[in-house]
Amino acid sequence: MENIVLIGFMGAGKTTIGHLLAQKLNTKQHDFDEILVEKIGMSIADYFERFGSESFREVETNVLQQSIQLEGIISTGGGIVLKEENRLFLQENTNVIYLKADLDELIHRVVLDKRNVRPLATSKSHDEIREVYLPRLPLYEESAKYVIDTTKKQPEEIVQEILDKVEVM
Ligand SMILES: Nc1ncnc2c1ncn2[C@@H]1O[C@H](COP(=O)(O)OP(=O)(O)OP(=O)(O)O)[C@@H](O)[C@H]1O
Ligand SMILES: O=C(O)C1=C[C@@H](O)[C@@H](O)[C@H](O)C1
Ligand SMILES: [Mg+2]
Repeated sequence: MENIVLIGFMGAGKTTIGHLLAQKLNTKQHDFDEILVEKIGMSIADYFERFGSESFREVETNVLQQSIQLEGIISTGGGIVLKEENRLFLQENTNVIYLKADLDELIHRVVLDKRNVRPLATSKSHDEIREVYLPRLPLYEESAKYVIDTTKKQPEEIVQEILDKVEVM
């Protein structure tokens, strides 16, 4: 099976959909944020605070480059498309899926999600989050092979759309 790589903004469902998709396809999910937390030995929020976002992006690029050895479903972090070298890497990967959603819904999902502290979204105003979101839109688009609008869709429906789009066998 070819890998499926999920990209998109915070709250797009990369972790949630990746988990369901891996179950459905009887394969493994690799979540970059989880791999990163293990690698840096602290929470992402703590790392941002102590070492800054630039340093975080370097570790993230490292994880992306090593992911070539992984098999299954890859759930990236929301900022993976910020670096050009990452976008080029993603474009070479055939099954990159951009999970898209309206900003209001993304914010709503992130606000409700108390399990994750996202330094670029938690405790920020809507305007501040919009400033992070808008410049990223073209970057997600250019990095993906397929785009799926997840607004007002249930996770199971999104998984089915992905399976319809991607040749997994
Ligand atoms: N289609 C959906 N409809 C409603 N809620 C959803 C949907 N997809 C995900 N959620 C919820 O939104 C929250 C964020 O989802 P998730 O952690 O999967 O996003 P993510 O894309 O992995 O974000 P991040 O970039 O921060 O890792 C979770 O509480 C999840 O249950
Ligand atoms: O969108 C982002 O820049 C981020 C998203 C999360 O997945 C984490 O990777 C981190 O909180 C940064
Ligand atoms: Mg995630």
